[in-house]
Amino acid sequence: MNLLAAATAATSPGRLVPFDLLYADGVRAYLARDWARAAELLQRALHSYAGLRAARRACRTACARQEPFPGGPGRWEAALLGPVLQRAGCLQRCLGRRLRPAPSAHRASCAVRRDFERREPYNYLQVAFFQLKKLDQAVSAAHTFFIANPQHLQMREDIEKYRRMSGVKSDSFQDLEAAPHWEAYETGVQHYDADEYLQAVAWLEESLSEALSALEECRALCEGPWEDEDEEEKMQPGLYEAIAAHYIQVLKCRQQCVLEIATKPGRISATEDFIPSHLDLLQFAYNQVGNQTLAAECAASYLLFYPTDEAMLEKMKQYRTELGEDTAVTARQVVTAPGLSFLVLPVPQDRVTVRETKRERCPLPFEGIAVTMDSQQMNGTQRVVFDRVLTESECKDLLRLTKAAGEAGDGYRARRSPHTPHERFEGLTVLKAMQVKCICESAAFLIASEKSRKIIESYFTPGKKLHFSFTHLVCRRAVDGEQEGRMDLSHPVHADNCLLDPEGQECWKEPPAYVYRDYSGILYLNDDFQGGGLFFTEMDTVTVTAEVRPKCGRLVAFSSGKENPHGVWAVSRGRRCAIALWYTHSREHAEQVKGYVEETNTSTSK
Ligand SMILES: O=C(O)CCC(=O)C(=O)O
Ligand SMILES: [Fe+3]
Repeated sequence: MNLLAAATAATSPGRLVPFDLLYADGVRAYLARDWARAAELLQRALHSYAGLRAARRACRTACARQEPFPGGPGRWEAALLGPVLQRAGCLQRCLGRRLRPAPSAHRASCAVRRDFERREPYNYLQVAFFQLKKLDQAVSAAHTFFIANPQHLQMREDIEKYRRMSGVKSDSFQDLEAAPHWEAYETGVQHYDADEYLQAVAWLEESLSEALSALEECRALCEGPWEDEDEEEKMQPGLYEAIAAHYIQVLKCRQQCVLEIATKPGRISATEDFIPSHLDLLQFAYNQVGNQTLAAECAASYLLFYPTDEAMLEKMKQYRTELGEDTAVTARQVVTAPGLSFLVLPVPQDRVTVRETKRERCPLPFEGIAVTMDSQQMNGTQRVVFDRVLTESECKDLLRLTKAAGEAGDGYRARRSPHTPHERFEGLTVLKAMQVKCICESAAFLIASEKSRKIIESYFTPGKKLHFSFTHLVCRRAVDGEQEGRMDLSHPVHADNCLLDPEGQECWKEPPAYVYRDYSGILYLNDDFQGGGLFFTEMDTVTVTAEVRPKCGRLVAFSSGKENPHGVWAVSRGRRCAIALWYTHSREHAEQVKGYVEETNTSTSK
């Protein structure tokens, strides 16, 4: 068929031009730099894709109501196949009524479907809108694409560029495909973390109900049609094999839905226990706002998922005492509905023990930690030094990690320092650390950085979430025999989120500076080296205002802006290791690996 003709022909209401045809035309117009036409066709493609999904959802729901499958046994063929055929007929008729042209015209190739799942059309759209000078639409298309593709460097740059443009409204950074349950969930958790339980309850309830309906929709779409590339088998299976094979596919797909709704766009892994964690958070929040009845209901619902969870059983006991033993406490209907047991993902056997030990054995983040120097003692603003953040043995674990990573030889190579020829620089990111086989040492890295994050957040910005933006374990090693008469620094004076211009007494907040960094932290691991002190200066970069001598467990933290120019004295002997941590308030700039760790910890954070 002539694609162009197909795309342009049918514009009468009710007709849905197949999205793959519109998409092909849109991309063609894009390549021909016909921006107006590209923008129009791509938007129509997205619209058609959404319309098709909506029709399928509606038909599945309608047919499930009209043609319920019988529960009981009978003559099994008639009992099973009769209703199956009726359901199929119902779906066909329903979709036939809703879709023009016929449903079979709306089957796109696997590659196109994948593009839509990855929000690829928005990538083209943003360029087209940009060329058309429709900035706000370009920004929302860019943002929508970036949410699902956070690893896309070009788009990251484009978004930075948009942020700097004066004509762009900040509310244009909108996710046009946002899943309502994710938005509600994140807002809910934010309020929860800020101890605002009334708001937390409202948002988490909304998120739970949205998540359950998203799940239902996803499961409805599982019933077909079976769109698999290799469906053109050489040999047609027999009737029962075909039915069985398709049915297994449907079951797999439904199981997949649980993961799908629990996976944030752009993330690879699902948030563990997404649905049960709602109930856990809600139970805590309801209790905080004095509604023990609802708290107990949530606890009872949670126990349906994890009947032996001791902490929750304990809470349940407490609620029963508070409410009076004869008050009936029942789990929520929606969660007890038959067939919802699939909501629980397969979990490791020792789940309960893991949670319990985590709650009981791990010290509170602030226990034993001391503030050694504050801003005033450091002659500046937003600066602080904490001590005893790590124990000697934790420092040893982390130093061992640098060794193990060195031996693995991957991603952790000593190289010349980017700042001085007299030192070598060894760096290790979280991602690399997780690939090293020493699980305990890698865990120590994650635990140490999360602990620092909590300390810094609660010290500087209580109630306002700080996200990891970048985390790095860095060692600086003096090069033997090249230290005589050294005049340079290990790290020249700089600010962490802007470009210092000592002459103009200015600090330019623009790339290549990491402008979105809000707070910096450096957690030191050792002191058996010479030199290597951290120092702060005035904006002139030469007047030293404060100095910090590294040692195991010492954490220095400061705001990343022009108020905190800093540098590192030359390391003239030995090796100086530290975890450098940067944080941001901006969720878009949150580090992916850490984000995942943060999220999976949410349910155990209270
Ligand atoms: O290691 C230190 O003490 C400071 C490092 C630093 O300022 C940086 O990497 O931006
Ligand atoms: Fe720095």
